[in-house]
Amino acid sequence: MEAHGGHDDFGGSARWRRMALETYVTLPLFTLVLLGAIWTATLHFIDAELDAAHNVAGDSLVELSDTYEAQVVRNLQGIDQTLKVLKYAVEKKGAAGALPELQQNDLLPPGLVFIVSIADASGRIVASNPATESISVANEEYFLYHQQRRTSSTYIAQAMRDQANKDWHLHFTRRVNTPEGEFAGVVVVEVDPGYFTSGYERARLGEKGVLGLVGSDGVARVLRVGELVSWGQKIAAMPDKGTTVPQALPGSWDGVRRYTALRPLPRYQLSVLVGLSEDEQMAPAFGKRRERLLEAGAASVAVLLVAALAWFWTWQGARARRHIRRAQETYAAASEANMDAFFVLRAIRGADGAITDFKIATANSRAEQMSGHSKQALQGQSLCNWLPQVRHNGIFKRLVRIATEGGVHQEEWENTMPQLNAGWIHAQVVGVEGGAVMIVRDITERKAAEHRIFHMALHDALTGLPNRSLIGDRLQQAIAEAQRDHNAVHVAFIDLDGFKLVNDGLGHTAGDLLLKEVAGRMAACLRRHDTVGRFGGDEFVLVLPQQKNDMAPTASLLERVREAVIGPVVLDEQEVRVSCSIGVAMYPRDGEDPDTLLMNADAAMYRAKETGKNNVQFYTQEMNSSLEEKLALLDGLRKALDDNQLYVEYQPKADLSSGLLFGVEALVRWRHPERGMIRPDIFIPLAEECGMIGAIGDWVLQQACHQARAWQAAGLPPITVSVNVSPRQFDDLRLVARVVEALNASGLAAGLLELEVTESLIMRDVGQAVAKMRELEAKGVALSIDDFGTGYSSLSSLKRFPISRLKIDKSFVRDLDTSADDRAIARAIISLAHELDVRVIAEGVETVQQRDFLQANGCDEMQGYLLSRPVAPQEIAVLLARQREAAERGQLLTADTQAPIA
Ligand SMILES: Nc1nc2c(ncn2[C@@H]2O[C@@H]3COP(=O)(O)O[C@H]4[C@@H](O)[C@H](n5cnc6c(=O)[nH]c(N)nc65)O[C@@H]4COP(=O)(O)O[C@H]3[C@H]2O)c(=O)[nH]1
Repeated sequence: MEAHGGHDDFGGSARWRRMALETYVTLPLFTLVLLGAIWTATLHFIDAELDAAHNVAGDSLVELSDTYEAQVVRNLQGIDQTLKVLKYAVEKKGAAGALPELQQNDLLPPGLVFIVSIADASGRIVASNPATESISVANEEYFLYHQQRRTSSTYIAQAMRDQANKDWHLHFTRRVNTPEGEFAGVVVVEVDPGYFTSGYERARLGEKGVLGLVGSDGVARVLRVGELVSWGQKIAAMPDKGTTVPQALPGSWDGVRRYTALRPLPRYQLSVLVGLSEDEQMAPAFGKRRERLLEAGAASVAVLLVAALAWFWTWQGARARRHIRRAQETYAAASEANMDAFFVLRAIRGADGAITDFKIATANSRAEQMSGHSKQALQGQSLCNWLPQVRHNGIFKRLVRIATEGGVHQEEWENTMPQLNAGWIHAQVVGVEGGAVMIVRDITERKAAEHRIFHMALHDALTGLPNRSLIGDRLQQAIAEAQRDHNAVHVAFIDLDGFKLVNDGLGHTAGDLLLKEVAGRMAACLRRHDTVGRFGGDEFVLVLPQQKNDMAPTASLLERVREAVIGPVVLDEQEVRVSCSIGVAMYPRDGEDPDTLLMNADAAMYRAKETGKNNVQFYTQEMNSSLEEKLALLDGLRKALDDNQLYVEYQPKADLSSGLLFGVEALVRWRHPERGMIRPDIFIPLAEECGMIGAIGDWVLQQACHQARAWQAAGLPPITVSVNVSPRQFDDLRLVARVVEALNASGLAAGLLELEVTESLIMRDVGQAVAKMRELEAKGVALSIDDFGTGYSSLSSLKRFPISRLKIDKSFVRDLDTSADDRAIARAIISLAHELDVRVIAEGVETVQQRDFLQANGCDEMQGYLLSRPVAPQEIAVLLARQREAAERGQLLTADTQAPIA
């Protein structure tokens, strides 16, 4: 178990390892790593490029700031210089003389750009260049600044305009003092704010770059963005004044993010502002970044696509491999558990590529059992070394063909290779790459079962002899051979005589034993090429192929058969004898096909029966005509009742001790309009066969009852009348009712009616027979057993029958004079009857000797030609009348004296 568990763990980890190695698992991981690398590199490059762009922007900013600062400082210095000169001149020459003096000395800046003006202490502009309207600037911010402060520095006011100059200007002002140092006014240089941004280089600053001056109060003195020059804005978030490190200003006045440098110019309370739009500066970098992102994106998509395709492909492959592996595992497990032996064979090829042998690659447990070798021993084993027979019995050839051409081949064979432990083998060979798989099943049991079933289908279960179907085949075969070789086939149809008596009397088990014994005896008489089969019931058929159509050998063979059958058989400690009636038909004389031959042999057998049984008859055409005759008789019998062709004769029965007639037996007669008299033992079995016996029997019963009553009515002494009851009549459920009806209809006393049933009839089913007989007994009707001694009644069953009489069969009476056996039987029956306390009557008594013997041995009654043949009722009346008269005379009319009447 542990080893098993360990194997499982091993199997589990191996599975995981295998999983990990599967491309469809590693491929996504690899793809992720690749994507990570692509994006890390891309972002890194973007970062570096953005950094570089930042730096370039920073450098540009510094450079621009430097340039602009120098330019502004230069401009401011110029303006400051002008202010200083102006201030000096005003303080020296006074406000009115200063400008002309300076103009004269060309010390004034160009009037197109700069407006120079001088305000006196009251704030009135007293001189200006170019000359302007004299206005008061007393309330202007710069004027108030200088008026209130004794500073000599230059003040730069915010951009403004006044009445004199309608355009916006930046005002640069200085205080003018009196010689005593009191406030004497202000000198002003006005300049267009745009003057300070004229150095705006579009190429370097772009459309959104900014250049400007910002006062220490945070208010822009001038700003230029592209073409737009403006001023007065409050710069919300001032950058760190001490640094020129470029940074994008968040939320500058116009919302544009810029790298901004603010350089303070302490002397002028101004800062130089230079700004580079982040968008513009970074545009190439951003563009590059977009490009790089697009490239990385495209590369990622490409990688993903390729990876997805590759993954799908490998996944499909893995799935297929997994399926194959599972199938292999399942196959291995199934083959292991299978009842079939598996051999996976790898082809071994010679130099020319032809298969020279097979090597066993795998085998399962069943293969171990079947071969007696372990799997390890089998594996690697050469097939032809192990089973050299395969080279000669065709198996190797077939294996090579299947291994080469593929496909599946199945076959079954009776195994002759001792290396394989199986009687019969079913092999399925499947061609596979590089060899073949051989699945071997031991079908010995199935074959045996098939054989049994096959045998059962064609043989009789009881005797083991061929059955009807196989007899037909054998006969057909024999006919075909005889036809080919111009030979003959004789078919003998055998029916046992008296078998029914044994079967009915001693029971079916005894009957079966008898059949087996007889079958064995018949078979023992036959030659090797003859066939004996059981045709059904007690019928057997012999198929006897003959060299020529000579009856003699067949006749002597059948004679041996007849004699073998007739030998005594001991059943249930009782010795019984049966004979057989044999009919023979010959091919080609009597028929050319099995059916005709069998039918004709059957007809011949019937003839054997008719001619006293226990003999052999060869078929003649006349036999079939008797069959036709039988059919014609049957037809006539149907009309016989209606056309009054039937009548009843009565045979007297006499008491042996008194010689007095005490009863009669009613015997039916048929006078056929064309054929004349027909014997009852011919037409009664026919009536039995076709079911007419019911109507005929009923009619006889009614006739007999009426007749008996008629004799009585005629004043004759009452006698019993006995009526024969055949098996079919006895089985009729309404038998008792019919008897009662007949009695009632005739008015005959039940005690005067006797029914004769045969021994074999009541022995068929003793229980049922006893019940029926008791019913009849209850109605007062007497019963006697007819033909006693021909059956095999046991004493115990006889005791149960409510009978009043046993009738010794005439076959025992006939030979009483000559046969000691029959005498012994007659004696035995008489003593048996007396033991049972019933009367015994002998029938068929024809001679005085017979009568004397019977009388001497205690037989009670007799019937037979010695007394009288069956006669018309009138003759019985005469007899009875005679007997009555004799009695009246005090004489005894004995059997001797009254016979022969008929
Ligand atoms: N050799 C010889 N024969 C003698 C002598 N005495 C009488 N017989 C014959 O023996 C037969 C006795 O009748 P069974 O054994 O019942 O045998 C009867 C009986 O089995 C049957 N049978 C006749 N009539 C009827 C009937 O009405 N109903 C039924 N079910 N069967 C009947 O037909 C059988 C033959 O009847 P039968 O030909 O009338 O033949 C009668 C009778 O004529 C004799 O001394 N010597």
